[in-house]
Amino acid sequence: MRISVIGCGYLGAVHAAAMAQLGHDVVGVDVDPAKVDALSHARAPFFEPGLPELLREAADTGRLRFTTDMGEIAGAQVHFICVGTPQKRGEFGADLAYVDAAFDGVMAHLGPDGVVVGKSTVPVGTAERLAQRLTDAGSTATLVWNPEFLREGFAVQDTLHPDRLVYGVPAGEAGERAKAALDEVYATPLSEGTPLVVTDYATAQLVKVAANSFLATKISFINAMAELCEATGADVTSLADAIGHDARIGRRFLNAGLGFGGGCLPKDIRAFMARAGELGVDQALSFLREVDSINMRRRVRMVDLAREVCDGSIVGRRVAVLGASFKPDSDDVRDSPALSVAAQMQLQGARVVVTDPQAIDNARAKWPDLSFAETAEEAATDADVVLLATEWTEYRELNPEKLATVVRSRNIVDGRNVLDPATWRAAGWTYRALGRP
Ligand SMILES: NC(=O)C1=CN([C@@H]2O[C@H](COP(=O)(O)OP(=O)(O)OC[C@H]3O[C@@H](n4cnc5c(N)ncnc54)[C@H](O)[C@@H]3O)[C@@H](O)[C@H]2O)C=CC1
Ligand SMILES: O=C(O)[C@H]1O[C@H](OP(=O)(O)OP(=O)(O)OC[C@H]2O[C@@H](n3ccc(=O)[nH]c3=O)[C@H](O)[C@@H]2O)[C@H](O)[C@@H](O)[C@@H]1O
Repeated sequence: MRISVIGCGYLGAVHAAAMAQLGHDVVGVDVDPAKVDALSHARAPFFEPGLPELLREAADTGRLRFTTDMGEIAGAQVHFICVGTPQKRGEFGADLAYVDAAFDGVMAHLGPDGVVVGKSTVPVGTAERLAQRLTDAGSTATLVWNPEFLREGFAVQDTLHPDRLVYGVPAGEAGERAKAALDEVYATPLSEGTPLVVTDYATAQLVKVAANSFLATKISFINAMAELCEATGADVTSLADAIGHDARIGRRFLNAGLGFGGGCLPKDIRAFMARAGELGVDQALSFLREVDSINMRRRVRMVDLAREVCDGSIVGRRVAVLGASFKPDSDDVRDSPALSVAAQMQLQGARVVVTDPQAIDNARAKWPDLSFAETAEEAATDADVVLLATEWTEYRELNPEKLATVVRSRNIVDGRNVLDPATWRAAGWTYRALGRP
């Protein structure tokens, strides 16, 4: 099937390559010429495990190409909209300017049997508005809402083998046609038994933000427990293990620490609250305000812990921050808790050096005033305190004896609860963590 993918960022680039891998003929369109140039040469424009291999395989089949020219989508039957929906500056709501621009571009080249597939995460009501635009223009093409649930770091696997597929379709014959087209697109995962939920537009859009709200709530729940653990001397990691054994609760997404960041969970819960307000049901989501506050408090707590181990002041102190990306196995620094902590400490007078295996370039572009080092040892040289902010495997496996030879003072704050306190203390370190004694 001929497919176009509009917007080739963390979602779209992986989606385009995966669709080619599934046997489709794909053109990816992006307004960023540098991204298109990289992708056209089968180079991933960002770090995502497995994507370079997927791009190369797809390039070899000749079924995948990228362009900045929207005109090249003409002739494709299915058009995926994968552009960004960032938080509006100074507001909670989502900025839909990119979705609208992409939709305009698709409409200009849409055939009568075309299917437009929304993948971006949008406020409920957006699909209905876009479908109305098709009707108003006299188009016989159909809109489907097909939210995406991939995780960065696992994006290739999640796209090729999703946990579930959700189609939000209009009622009647148009909806049946659109469903049939998507069934053809996803024939391989469907044949492997991927669960499929076919529903209306509103439900499909809500499924996406509900899922992210639930995940954010789970993280903030355990981080609220971490606050209780800090007040009582209890250990949040044991607590999470113990409650996680209950299958109704489950252990996944109960890792306490610096909390959630990235280009999705924070902005999605805020946009959801904003939309609930517009719909007159803001009380229904008032708990998400608390989820957000608990999350942001962890960043402040991390700075306070660093101050405590530095005898009450970080002014002029050398601080090593291990990690810049919002999570391991990604170079994405959007709303990164690690960089938020680094920037706060720098603003409060500390001399901060940040390191990361993949995200230094992105971090430097966003926070040019911070200093950066290539390795953990380099960042930790002469440090008064080392902060583990993103749990990359190489930081989990750091050797406390070796690191002790480069620091000025053996102080470590484990922002992700991934180090063994006994090992670090045995090597002479003062070990502090978020929610663990
Ligand atoms: N990153 C992720 O893990 C996931 C993201 N999502 C959602 O997918 C959407 C995209 O997110 P990301 O890929 O992370 O964003 P991104 O910022 O990495 O990518 C968006 C891309 O769209 C391009 N673009 C903007 N306007 C365009 C236009 N008019 N025509 C063509 N290209 C255009 C940008 O240049 C950029 O490359 C968001 O709504 C996000 O919430 C959903 C699931 C997972
Ligand atoms: O809508 C999206 O874009 C995506 O958002 C999240 O995926 P992602 O942002 O890639 O990363 P997660 O693995 O969910 O982690 C998000 C943040 O939560 C933090 N986290 C995660 C798990 C945990 O137990 N504790 C915790 O603090 C991570 O460090 C990270 O900062 C969802 O997991 C995806 O299903 C969804 O598609």
